[in-house]
Amino acid sequence: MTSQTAPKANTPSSDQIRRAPKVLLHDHLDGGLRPGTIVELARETGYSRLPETDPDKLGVWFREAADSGSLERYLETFSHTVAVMQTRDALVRVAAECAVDLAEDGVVYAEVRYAPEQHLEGGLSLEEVVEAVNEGFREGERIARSNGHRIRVGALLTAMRHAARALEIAELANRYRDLGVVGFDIAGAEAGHPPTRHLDAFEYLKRENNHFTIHAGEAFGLPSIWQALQWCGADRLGHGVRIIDDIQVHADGSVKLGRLASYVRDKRIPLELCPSSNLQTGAADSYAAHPIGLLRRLHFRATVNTDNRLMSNTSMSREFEHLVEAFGYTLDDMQWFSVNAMKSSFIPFDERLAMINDVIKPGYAELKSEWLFQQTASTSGSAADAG
Ligand SMILES: O=c1[nH]cnc2c1ncn2[C@@H]1O[C@H](CO)[C@@H](O)[C@H]1O
Ligand SMILES: [Zn+2]
Repeated sequence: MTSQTAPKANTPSSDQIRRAPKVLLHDHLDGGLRPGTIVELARETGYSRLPETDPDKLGVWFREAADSGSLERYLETFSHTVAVMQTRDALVRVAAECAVDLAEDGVVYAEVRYAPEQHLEGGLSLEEVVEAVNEGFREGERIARSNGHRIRVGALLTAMRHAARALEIAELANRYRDLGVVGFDIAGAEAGHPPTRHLDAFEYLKRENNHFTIHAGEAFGLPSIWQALQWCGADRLGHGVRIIDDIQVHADGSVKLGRLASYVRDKRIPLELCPSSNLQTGAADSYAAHPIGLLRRLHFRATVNTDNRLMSNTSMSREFEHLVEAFGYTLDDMQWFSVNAMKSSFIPFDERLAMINDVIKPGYAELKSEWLFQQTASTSGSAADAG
């Protein structure tokens, strides 16, 4: 009898990538609006400073303006999305559309972040902002379900690192935990705004046994990652891509990890990697050169994320398409990233496990079986005689 090992699942098609159950941990609500929605909300709310009023042109404008090589300039584009997200109705709509769009892209679990302090200009309170966004997510989940897609969305509340409201936002996140908010984050320009400035917020959340991630190691390197982990106690790293600066790859292919990189890998610290966003802000030169290839090979707890779907003209499926093309990833790799992300989410352990065992693994098994049956169909005859 010939010994046959199971064939390795081949390169997934675009359709399989889209249908594969995906988990998203790093996506900004104000970085994912549909261009058409921005145009309509601007008209409704009297915002007249949009650079384009044709949705297609506006979409291109965001991508090109964000394509600057600098995080600071990239962040300037958010003034337009934040400007149209100042009313309850606008927040409900944007959050609902976010959940629907992610679900249609095959995302089964997402943690979506935004900074409540940036949505107060129309007179809403912080609580009203959180409640509007939560309502939108629930509505989006319902619409998705009626369209045959299942998604669960949790909110992360972000504090802006240049401002001084982190403790207040951390308290808000704590008040709304179990009510749709699953954790906390800080974002904004990284250089010159070290996470230790917000130590009071992180210490508070630790005392409350709550969860947080910190944007670190995106525009600034190892000191930022080190502070986020060893001073602030972050559960995850937003980006964290510069951990690569602490990894030496020698000419013979051997690899040496510095103390910080070892710590990140040993402790299974999740890296919320966002390839397209990193290309735009200058943290990597191409998909093929993106550190995610090496980090995955070295078994860091790497995850794949969109960051800002509007500014990067991307989706979870597109991020995976780029990675499949650059690194030859298979459905097994996609499953590995998705399980990693689910394990790293901020919902309770038993719920994470249920998502992995009841949704993610069966979803990939189904896709892999499609591939297997296609193989059998195309080689039928010879296979039947093999035993
Ligand atoms: O990649 C990023 N790095 C740092 N900050 C970011 C990034 N993307 C978005 N924001 C910032 O987070 C705020 C809340 O969602 C956005 O308004 C933007 O200023
Ligand atoms: Zn981000």
